[in-house]
Amino acid sequence: MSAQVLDGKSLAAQTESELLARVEKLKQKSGGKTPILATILVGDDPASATYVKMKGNACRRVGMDSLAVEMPSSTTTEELLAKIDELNSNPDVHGILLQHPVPPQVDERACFDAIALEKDVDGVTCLGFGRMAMGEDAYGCATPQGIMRMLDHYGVEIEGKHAVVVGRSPILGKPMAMMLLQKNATVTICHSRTRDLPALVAQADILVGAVGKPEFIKADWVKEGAVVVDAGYHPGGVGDIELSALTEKASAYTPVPGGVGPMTINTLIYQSVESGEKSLG
Ligand SMILES: Nc1nc2c(c(=O)[nH]1)N[C@@H](CN(C=O)c1ccc(C(=O)N[C@@H](CCC(=O)O)C(=O)O)cc1)CN2
Repeated sequence: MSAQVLDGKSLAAQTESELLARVEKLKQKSGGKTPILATILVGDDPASATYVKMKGNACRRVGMDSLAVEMPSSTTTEELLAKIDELNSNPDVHGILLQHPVPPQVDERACFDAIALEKDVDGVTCLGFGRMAMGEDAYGCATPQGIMRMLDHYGVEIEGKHAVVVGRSPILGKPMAMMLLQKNATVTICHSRTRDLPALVAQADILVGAVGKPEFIKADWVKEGAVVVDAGYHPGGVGDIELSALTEKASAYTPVPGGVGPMTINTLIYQSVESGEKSLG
Protein backbone atom coordinates (compact mmCIF):
# COMPACT_ATOMS: atom_id res chain seq x y z
CA MET A 1 0.00 0.00 0.00
CA SER A 2 1.32 3.44 -0.76
CA ALA A 3 2.14 5.78 2.12
CA GLN A 4 0.04 8.73 3.21
CA VAL A 5 1.61 12.03 2.18
CA LEU A 6 1.86 14.50 5.07
CA ASP A 7 1.37 17.54 2.87
CA GLY A 8 2.78 20.61 4.61
CA LYS A 9 2.20 22.91 1.68
CA SER A 10 -1.55 22.42 1.60
CA LEU A 11 -1.87 22.49 5.40
CA ALA A 12 0.05 25.78 5.47
CA ALA A 13 -2.20 27.24 2.77
CA GLN A 14 -5.32 26.13 4.63
CA THR A 15 -4.03 27.65 7.87
CA GLU A 16 -3.22 30.92 6.12
CA SER A 17 -6.87 31.47 5.26
CA GLU A 18 -7.79 30.97 8.94
CA LEU A 19 -5.03 33.39 9.98
CA LEU A 20 -6.20 35.98 7.46
CA ALA A 21 -9.62 35.99 9.13
CA ARG A 22 -8.05 36.27 12.61
CA VAL A 23 -5.85 39.20 11.57
CA GLU A 24 -8.84 40.92 9.97
CA LYS A 25 -10.81 40.53 13.20
CA LEU A 26 -7.89 41.91 15.18
CA LYS A 27 -7.68 44.93 12.87
CA GLN A 28 -11.32 45.69 13.46
CA LYS A 29 -10.96 45.38 17.23
CA SER A 30 -7.77 47.44 17.49
CA GLY A 31 -8.60 50.35 15.19
CA GLY A 32 -6.66 49.07 12.19
CA LYS A 33 -3.54 47.73 13.91
CA THR A 34 -1.92 44.52 12.63
CA PRO A 35 0.57 42.17 14.22
CA ILE A 36 4.11 43.00 13.10
CA LEU A 37 6.95 40.49 12.77
CA ALA A 38 10.45 41.98 12.76
CA THR A 39 12.82 39.87 10.66
CA ILE A 40 16.57 40.26 11.14
CA LEU A 41 18.94 39.13 8.41
CA VAL A 42 22.64 39.48 9.15
CA GLY A 43 25.07 39.12 6.24
CA ASP A 44 24.57 38.08 2.66
CA ASP A 45 23.87 34.35 2.66
CA PRO A 46 21.56 33.92 -0.37
CA ALA A 47 19.55 31.03 1.11
CA SER A 48 18.90 33.01 4.31
CA ALA A 49 17.85 36.03 2.24
CA THR A 50 15.37 33.81 0.37
CA TYR A 51 13.90 32.37 3.59
CA VAL A 52 13.52 35.83 5.15
CA LYS A 53 11.81 37.05 1.98
CA MET A 54 9.47 34.04 2.10
CA LYS A 55 8.63 34.93 5.73
CA GLY A 56 7.85 38.55 4.82
CA ASN A 57 5.63 37.38 1.96
CA ALA A 58 3.79 34.96 4.27
CA CYS A 59 3.14 37.85 6.70
CA ARG A 60 1.53 39.86 3.91
CA ARG A 61 -0.59 36.93 2.73
CA VAL A 62 -2.29 36.80 6.13
CA GLY A 63 -2.68 40.59 6.35
CA MET A 64 0.20 41.13 8.80
CA ASP A 65 3.11 43.52 8.40
CA SER A 66 6.78 42.69 8.62
CA LEU A 67 9.63 44.98 9.54
CA ALA A 68 12.71 43.87 7.62
CA VAL A 69 16.01 44.63 9.34
CA GLU A 70 19.13 43.93 7.30
CA MET A 71 22.58 44.16 8.86
CA PRO A 72 25.98 43.79 7.14
CA SER A 73 28.17 40.69 7.46
CA SER A 74 30.62 42.74 9.58
CA THR A 75 27.98 43.17 12.33
CA THR A 76 29.26 42.55 15.87
CA THR A 77 27.44 40.77 18.69
CA GLU A 78 27.04 44.13 20.48
CA GLU A 79 25.46 45.76 17.43
CA LEU A 80 23.03 42.90 16.99
CA LEU A 81 22.17 42.87 20.71
CA ALA A 82 21.46 46.61 20.52
CA LYS A 83 19.10 46.07 17.58
CA ILE A 84 17.28 43.25 19.38
CA ASP A 85 16.95 45.48 22.46
CA GLU A 86 15.42 48.21 20.32
CA LEU A 87 12.90 45.76 18.84
CA ASN A 88 12.11 44.32 22.28
CA SER A 89 11.18 47.84 23.42
CA ASN A 90 9.14 48.69 20.33
CA PRO A 91 5.46 48.21 21.30
CA ASP A 92 4.46 47.91 17.62
CA VAL A 93 6.61 44.78 17.16
CA HIS A 94 4.92 41.54 18.28
CA GLY A 95 7.46 39.01 17.13
CA ILE A 96 11.19 38.90 16.38
CA LEU A 97 12.86 36.49 13.98
CA LEU A 98 16.65 36.31 13.87
CA GLN A 99 17.55 34.27 10.82
CA HIS A 100 20.05 31.47 11.45
CA PRO A 101 22.94 31.25 10.68
CA VAL A 102 24.56 34.55 11.62
CA PRO A 103 28.18 35.35 10.61
CA PRO A 104 30.81 33.49 12.68
CA GLN A 105 31.97 36.49 14.77
CA VAL A 106 28.46 36.90 16.20
CA ASP A 107 27.48 35.04 19.37
CA GLU A 108 24.24 33.60 18.00
CA ARG A 109 23.13 32.03 21.28
CA ALA A 110 23.53 35.32 23.17
CA CYS A 111 21.52 37.10 20.46
CA PHE A 112 18.76 34.47 20.40
CA ASP A 113 18.52 34.66 24.19
CA ALA A 114 18.25 38.46 24.09
CA ILE A 115 14.85 38.16 22.37
CA ALA A 116 12.08 38.90 24.86
CA LEU A 117 10.14 35.72 25.68
CA GLU A 118 6.80 37.23 24.65
CA LYS A 119 8.26 38.15 21.23
CA ASP A 120 10.10 34.84 20.70
CA VAL A 121 7.63 33.63 18.07
CA ASP A 122 10.37 31.54 16.41
CA GLY A 123 10.94 29.67 19.69
CA VAL A 124 14.72 30.04 19.79
CA THR A 125 15.43 31.21 23.34
CA CYS A 126 16.76 28.90 26.08
CA LEU A 127 13.98 30.19 28.31
CA GLY A 128 11.29 29.27 25.77
CA PHE A 129 12.92 25.86 25.23
CA GLY A 130 13.04 25.19 28.97
CA ARG A 131 9.44 26.24 29.48
CA MET A 132 8.28 24.09 26.55
CA ALA A 133 10.27 21.09 27.86
CA MET A 134 8.61 21.52 31.28
CA GLY A 135 5.15 21.69 29.71
CA GLU A 136 4.79 25.41 30.43
CA ASP A 137 3.39 27.99 28.03
CA ALA A 138 5.92 29.11 25.37
CA TYR A 139 6.08 29.49 21.61
CA GLY A 140 7.56 26.32 20.14
CA CYS A 141 10.61 26.37 17.91
CA ALA A 142 9.23 26.88 14.39
CA THR A 143 10.38 23.75 12.56
CA PRO A 144 9.66 21.13 15.27
CA GLN A 145 6.45 22.91 16.26
CA GLY A 146 5.43 22.85 12.58
CA ILE A 147 6.12 19.11 12.52
CA MET A 148 4.01 18.59 15.66
CA ARG A 149 1.16 20.58 14.11
CA MET A 150 1.40 18.46 10.98
CA LEU A 151 1.41 15.15 12.93
CA ASP A 152 -1.60 16.36 14.88
CA HIS A 153 -3.47 17.48 11.76
CA TYR A 154 -2.95 14.14 10.01
CA GLY A 155 -3.90 12.18 13.15
CA VAL A 156 -0.54 10.50 13.69
CA GLU A 157 -0.62 8.81 17.09
CA ILE A 158 2.43 9.68 19.21
CA GLU A 159 1.73 8.35 22.70
CA GLY A 160 3.69 5.18 23.45
CA LYS A 161 5.45 5.21 20.08
CA HIS A 162 9.22 4.99 19.74
CA ALA A 163 10.34 8.24 18.11
CA VAL A 164 13.90 8.41 16.82
CA VAL A 165 15.27 11.89 16.13
CA VAL A 166 18.46 11.95 14.10
CA GLY A 167 20.14 15.29 14.90
CA ARG A 168 20.53 17.38 18.04
CA SER A 169 20.72 21.00 16.88
CA PRO A 170 19.37 23.72 19.18
CA ILE A 171 16.56 24.80 16.86
CA LEU A 172 15.59 21.40 15.48
CA GLY A 173 16.70 18.09 16.97
CA LYS A 174 16.68 19.01 20.67
CA PRO A 175 13.30 20.79 20.74
CA MET A 176 11.84 18.09 18.46
CA ALA A 177 12.82 15.39 20.95
CA MET A 178 11.32 17.35 23.86
CA MET A 179 8.06 18.00 22.00
CA LEU A 180 7.67 14.30 21.20
CA LEU A 181 8.45 13.44 24.82
CA GLN A 182 5.79 15.92 25.96
CA LYS A 183 3.33 13.90 23.87
CA ASN A 184 4.41 10.69 25.62
CA ALA A 185 6.57 9.17 22.91
CA THR A 186 9.60 7.15 23.97
CA VAL A 187 12.36 9.22 22.41
CA THR A 188 15.83 8.32 21.20
CA ILE A 189 18.12 11.13 20.05
CA CYS A 190 20.87 10.10 17.63
CA HIS A 191 23.87 12.18 16.57
CA SER A 192 27.26 12.04 14.86
CA ARG A 193 28.76 9.85 17.60
CA THR A 194 25.87 7.42 17.85
CA ARG A 195 27.00 3.84 17.39
CA ASP A 196 25.10 1.65 14.93
CA LEU A 197 22.71 4.32 13.69
CA PRO A 198 20.96 1.95 11.23
CA ALA A 199 19.95 -0.34 14.12
CA LEU A 200 18.41 2.57 16.05
CA VAL A 201 16.65 4.01 13.00
CA ALA A 202 15.20 0.54 12.38
CA GLN A 203 13.41 0.75 15.77
CA ALA A 204 11.59 3.98 14.92
CA ASP A 205 7.80 4.07 14.75
CA ILE A 206 8.26 7.79 14.09
CA LEU A 207 11.53 8.81 12.44
CA VAL A 208 12.66 12.44 12.20
CA GLY A 209 15.60 13.25 9.93
CA ALA A 210 17.18 16.44 11.24
CA VAL A 211 20.83 15.84 10.53
CA GLY A 212 21.49 18.38 7.76
CA LYS A 213 23.17 15.94 5.34
CA PRO A 214 21.58 14.99 2.01
CA GLU A 215 19.99 11.53 2.02
CA PHE A 216 22.16 10.50 4.96
CA ILE A 217 19.46 8.19 6.31
CA LYS A 218 18.99 5.23 4.01
CA ALA A 219 15.62 3.78 3.05
CA ASP A 220 16.65 0.24 3.92
CA TRP A 221 17.28 1.25 7.57
CA VAL A 222 13.65 2.28 8.00
CA LYS A 223 11.06 -0.03 9.56
CA GLU A 224 8.06 -1.08 7.47
CA GLY A 225 5.07 1.12 8.41
CA ALA A 226 7.11 3.90 10.09
CA VAL A 227 6.00 7.53 9.96
CA VAL A 228 8.87 9.35 8.30
CA VAL A 229 9.45 13.07 8.80
CA ASP A 230 12.21 14.70 6.77
CA ALA A 231 13.27 18.10 8.08
CA GLY A 232 16.16 18.45 5.63
CA TYR A 233 16.26 20.47 2.43
CA HIS A 234 19.27 20.37 0.14
CA PRO A 235 20.13 21.48 -3.39
CA GLY A 236 18.45 19.22 -5.91
CA GLY A 237 15.33 19.05 -3.75
CA VAL A 238 16.39 16.15 -1.54
CA GLY A 239 16.09 15.90 2.23
CA ASP A 240 18.03 14.08 4.95
CA ILE A 241 16.28 10.78 4.21
CA GLU A 242 16.28 8.65 1.05
CA LEU A 243 12.58 9.30 0.53
CA SER A 244 12.09 8.09 -3.03
CA ALA A 245 12.46 4.47 -1.90
CA LEU A 246 10.10 4.93 1.05
CA THR A 247 6.82 5.83 -0.58
CA GLU A 248 5.70 2.20 -0.35
CA LYS A 249 7.50 1.17 2.84
CA ALA A 250 6.50 3.99 5.21
CA SER A 251 2.93 4.39 6.47
CA ALA A 252 3.22 8.17 6.06
CA TYR A 253 5.95 10.61 5.06
CA THR A 254 6.62 14.32 4.59
CA PRO A 255 7.66 15.11 1.02
CA VAL A 256 10.65 17.30 0.16
CA PRO A 257 9.85 19.95 -0.96
CA GLY A 258 6.33 20.65 0.30
CA GLY A 259 6.45 18.97 3.70
CA VAL A 260 8.24 20.41 6.71
CA GLY A 261 9.57 23.61 5.04
CA PRO A 262 6.20 25.33 4.48
CA MET A 263 5.13 24.39 8.02
CA THR A 264 8.24 26.10 9.45
CA ILE A 265 7.22 29.42 7.96
CA ASN A 266 3.55 28.86 8.71
CA THR A 267 4.30 28.18 12.38
CA LEU A 268 6.31 31.39 12.68
CA ILE A 269 3.40 33.34 11.22
CA TYR A 270 0.84 31.45 13.33
CA GLN A 271 2.74 32.26 16.51
CA SER A 272 3.18 35.91 15.43
CA VAL A 273 -0.59 36.20 15.04
CA GLU A 274 -1.02 34.66 18.51
CA SER A 275 1.43 37.20 19.94
CA GLY A 276 -0.40 40.03 18.15
CA GLU A 277 -3.69 38.80 19.59
CA LYS A 278 -2.22 38.81 23.11
CA SER A 279 -1.20 42.45 22.91
CA LEU A 280 -3.77 43.95 20.49
CA GLY A 281 -6.81 41.75 21.06
N1 LIG B 1 15.71 31.62 12.92
C1 LIG B 1 15.57 30.55 12.12
N2 LIG B 1 16.52 30.27 11.23
C2 LIG B 1 16.37 29.17 10.44
C3 LIG B 1 15.22 28.36 10.53
C4 LIG B 1 14.24 28.69 11.49
O1 LIG B 1 13.20 28.01 11.65
N3 LIG B 1 14.44 29.80 12.27
N4 LIG B 1 15.04 27.30 9.65
C5 LIG B 1 15.94 27.09 8.52
C6 LIG B 1 15.55 27.68 7.21
N5 LIG B 1 14.15 28.01 7.00
C7 LIG B 1 13.63 29.04 7.67
O2 LIG B 1 14.27 29.91 8.15
C8 LIG B 1 13.37 27.37 5.98
C9 LIG B 1 13.91 26.43 5.14
C10 LIG B 1 13.14 25.88 4.11
C11 LIG B 1 11.83 26.29 3.92
C12 LIG B 1 10.97 25.79 2.80
O3 LIG B 1 9.81 26.13 2.74
N6 LIG B 1 11.51 25.00 1.89
C13 LIG B 1 10.73 24.56 0.76
C14 LIG B 1 11.62 24.47 -0.45
C15 LIG B 1 12.41 25.72 -0.69
C16 LIG B 1 12.08 26.42 -1.95
O4 LIG B 1 11.06 26.16 -2.56
O5 LIG B 1 12.93 27.26 -2.30
C17 LIG B 1 10.13 23.20 1.05
O6 LIG B 1 10.69 22.44 1.86
O7 LIG B 1 9.09 22.93 0.48
C18 LIG B 1 11.31 27.22 4.77
C19 LIG B 1 12.06 27.75 5.79
C20 LIG B 1 17.33 27.63 8.84
N7 LIG B 1 17.31 28.86 9.52
